Amino acid sequence: MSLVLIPPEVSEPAEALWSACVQRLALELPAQQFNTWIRPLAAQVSQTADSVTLLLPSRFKLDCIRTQYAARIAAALQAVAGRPVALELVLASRPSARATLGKPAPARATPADAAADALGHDAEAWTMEPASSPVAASAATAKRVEPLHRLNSGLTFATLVEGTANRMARAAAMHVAHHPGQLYNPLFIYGGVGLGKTHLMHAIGNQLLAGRSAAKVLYVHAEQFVTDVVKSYQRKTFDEFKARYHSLDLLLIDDVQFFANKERTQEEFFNAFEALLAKKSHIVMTSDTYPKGLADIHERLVSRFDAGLTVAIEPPELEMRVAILISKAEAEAAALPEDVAFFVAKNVRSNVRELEGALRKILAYSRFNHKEISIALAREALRDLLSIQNRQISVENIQKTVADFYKIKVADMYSRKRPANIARPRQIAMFLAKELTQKSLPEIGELFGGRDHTTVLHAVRKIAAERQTLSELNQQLHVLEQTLKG
Ligand SMILES: Nc1ncnc2c1ncn2[C@@H]1O[C@H](COP(=O)(O)OP(=O)(O)OP(=O)(O)O)[C@@H](O)[C@H]1O
Repeated sequence: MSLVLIPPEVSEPAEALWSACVQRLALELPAQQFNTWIRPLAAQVSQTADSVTLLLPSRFKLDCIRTQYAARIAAALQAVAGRPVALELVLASRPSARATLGKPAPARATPADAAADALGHDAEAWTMEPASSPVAASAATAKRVEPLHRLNSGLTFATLVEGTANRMARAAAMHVAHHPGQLYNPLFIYGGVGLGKTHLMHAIGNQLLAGRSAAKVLYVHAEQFVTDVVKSYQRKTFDEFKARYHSLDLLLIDDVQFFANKERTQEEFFNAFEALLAKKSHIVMTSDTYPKGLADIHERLVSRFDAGLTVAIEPPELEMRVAILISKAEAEAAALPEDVAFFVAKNVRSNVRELEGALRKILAYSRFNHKEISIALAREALRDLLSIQNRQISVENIQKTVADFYKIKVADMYSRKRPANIARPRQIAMFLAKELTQKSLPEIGELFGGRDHTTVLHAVRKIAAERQTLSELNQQLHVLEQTLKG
């Protein structure tokens, strides 16, 4: 668990803010990245919970967090707080570093420092004011939130690139935005991390408001909904809660998988859901999985989630990734040659958020070096990222490592055999494939001899649960994870 330095007088919400942020990141990031970069972070949360300071032990770590994760952490903080939260990074070992903010920048020794200058930051202390920092520009502006409906006006259909991966979801979303309360109610959008689910939701809200400015629209992250339920419960203000949620014309609720195991929240959401549908208001939800794949959510809710239209957003295909890069570069008033866009798109395949990060690095690198953007420059700017990609763990590698460890044949990973000495290592390999790769459940099932995604889901849940209680299994998993991560 991360070290959270909370002064005694700091209020409970302040304390909860960072741990909720960490929990969110644990779900969003691959375990390897989370354990390496996020878990060890030491954070100080302001008393009013409107700013978070991360204390980094070295300049290297500060640079890495700033370039790779700061925008993401800021977004997670905002999502859990339901409002912008300032993020500051300081070198813990050099308390005076914070004082350098706002002063003339010292001479820079390394390209990282200079690139930091190009971005407008100090490498020793760095602040990301909510939606005001010039840094991580698209992430920061993308996260601006307006008070009532909490919509980000920058996330529209116009800024969402269309491709095969999101065509159906986009068409359904467009329909809802123009004819709310009619077809596809509720609209349930699911897909992996950073594929544009939140963007699409905001686009629906913005589009509806563009035509009907008086419409009551609310975008809310599921965790915020949970917080609202808890507050209403503590303060006995359920009437206010109901007045707020049940009167909406459009409720956009992000990441409903966070309702898992939260009984009271599920009950209140059920009530809100029924009330909104009864008055022909529209509900749009997102999740990391399709309704029946949701764990620990009541069947009566799951069946309602599935009662309108359920659409997936897939990872973007190559041409779509290229189009996204070019459109994001244009938004930054930068010209990205097509061959460079193809080079980046071929190498950054996981999700759009990572594509945005890669683009930001290239633009900063080009500005700092006063060089035209070329493939050579992109290769240089993305050196670290590309080497990580090359070391990425494959499902085949996992299957071989697990088979060797438990002394079974690799072919048994795909076979239909079911004796325990084979079935169990196979389940362990499925669990590791979900944990250590970006593959979806159906993709993993396919790689294990064409098994159904529910078989994979069952294995993942079973091994994750048993790991908590069986120390021998936990130890074996630990060894396997270390072997695979090299
Ligand atoms: N098709 C697209 N065109 C343009 N930008 C996109 C597209 N898809 C995603 N993005 C951008 O990628 C970033 C991540 O998208 P978003 O936050 O909507 O993902 P998400 O699916 O909600 O992820 P998470 O599950 O992590 O919340 C955002 O900045 C978004 O604007």
